[in-house]
Amino acid sequence: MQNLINVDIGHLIGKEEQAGSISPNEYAKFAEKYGGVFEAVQSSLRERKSQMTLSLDEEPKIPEIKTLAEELAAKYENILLLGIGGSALGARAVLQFLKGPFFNLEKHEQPRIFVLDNIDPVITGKIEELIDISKTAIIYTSKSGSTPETAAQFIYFYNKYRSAGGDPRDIVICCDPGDNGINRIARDLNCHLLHIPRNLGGRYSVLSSVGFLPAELAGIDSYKLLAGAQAAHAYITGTPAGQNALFALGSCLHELSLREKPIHVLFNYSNLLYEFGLWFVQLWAESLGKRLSLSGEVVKAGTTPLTSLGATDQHSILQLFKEGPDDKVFGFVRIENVPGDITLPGEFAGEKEYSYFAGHTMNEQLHIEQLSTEMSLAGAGKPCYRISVSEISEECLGALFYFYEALVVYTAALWNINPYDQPGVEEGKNITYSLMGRRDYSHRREEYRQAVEKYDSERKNFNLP
Ligand SMILES: O=P(O)(O)OC[C@H]1O[C@](O)(CO)[C@@H](O)[C@@H]1O
Repeated sequence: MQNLINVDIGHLIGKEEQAGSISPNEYAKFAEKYGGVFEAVQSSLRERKSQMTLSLDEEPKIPEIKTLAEELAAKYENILLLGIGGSALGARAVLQFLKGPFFNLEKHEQPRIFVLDNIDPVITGKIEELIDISKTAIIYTSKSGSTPETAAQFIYFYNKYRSAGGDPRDIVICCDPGDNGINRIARDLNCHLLHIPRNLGGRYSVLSSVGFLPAELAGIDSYKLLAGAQAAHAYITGTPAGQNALFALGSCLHELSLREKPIHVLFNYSNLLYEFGLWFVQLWAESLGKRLSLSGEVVKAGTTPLTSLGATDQHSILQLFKEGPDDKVFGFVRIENVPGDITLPGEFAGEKEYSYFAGHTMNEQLHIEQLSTEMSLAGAGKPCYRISVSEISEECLGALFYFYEALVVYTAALWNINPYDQPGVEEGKNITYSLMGRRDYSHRREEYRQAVEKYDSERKNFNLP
């Protein structure tokens, strides 16, 4: 694990007793305070009782996924991945970290991959203009099979694909096993059906066929992604609390959340980590934002995740981070070694604003800027931690995914909440189903229609010219 990622929590701890920060003395007592909960989490991970560990059993499915990816890549120019939330964000993070943002513009053997995770008609139309649907394989990923945005995308593109003479047997459906609409459609179409383990929640599913198939289609090795997660698992479950990065970071973050630090910022210092930041936001928010504890008390748990991109956001939101409310914890993520680092040439030697760059590399500058920002925030009393990813590799990313999933699971245990459900998003879905006319929600349509009427009547509108 040390070789894949390094976790530094030194600057989450204040130098002395101070409201809003953790003193060294308090930190020394964490083993006594949180050790029991941590060890319980360690055993549930070790014994594979925690649902996130279901990913570790996904290895036997990889050969089938590799074969499918090869077949589709040989036959199709494009892949259209339809999914939302956990059914898209992990794949986006994998593709961005390992292939970069310009993958579709580069020349390579693999098909171009378009991830459509919204029902924006303008973007949908643009994608349609860009691809020839008859040369496009559709992957429909939805754990539940009932998410309305993805279902709408699927019926739209299925209709286009079929009209263009596409072979339904080449469609891939990736979902929960079960006797429901999506499984029936998959069977009727006789298309490729990949099942996600029933108890592996969507936002924990990147290390399953949900992430593996898009990865393989882009030439990324799923075995290596999983190997990184397995290494993180071995480290997390096999290292005693006192030396365990997960224990140190999770305990500090929890303690700080109780001390008026309700916001957790993940400041990623690489464009390659941009999508990882979005994946983190969903994982953290849906897993930890809970009204009720496991024993039914109202706890309103959770801290608000934000993601930022360094160095870019040093020139936008950093001013607020530094001088605005003292309500945040900052996690910096950076990549230690990048291939093809760029050395800056010497130009304009007479000009002080330009001459100092000569001989420095871009990654060196990025690291110096990351350090400067971290030090500037820590110096102003803001708690900071740093994750250093050793390189751009499948193993490192797999370890990073698994580490953050385990961090969430440990944090949930400290709050005594369920990290695997998301009751807060259900009401909005129910209203959508009713208003859109889904037949099993028709009994509530009138109730919701009246509620909408009342809600709209309370608006105070101002028209601008
Ligand atoms: O994979 P599904 O079932 O389509 O769900 C997509 C997303 O919707 C949610 O259920 C709720 O927003 C997420 O938890 C999930 O990742």
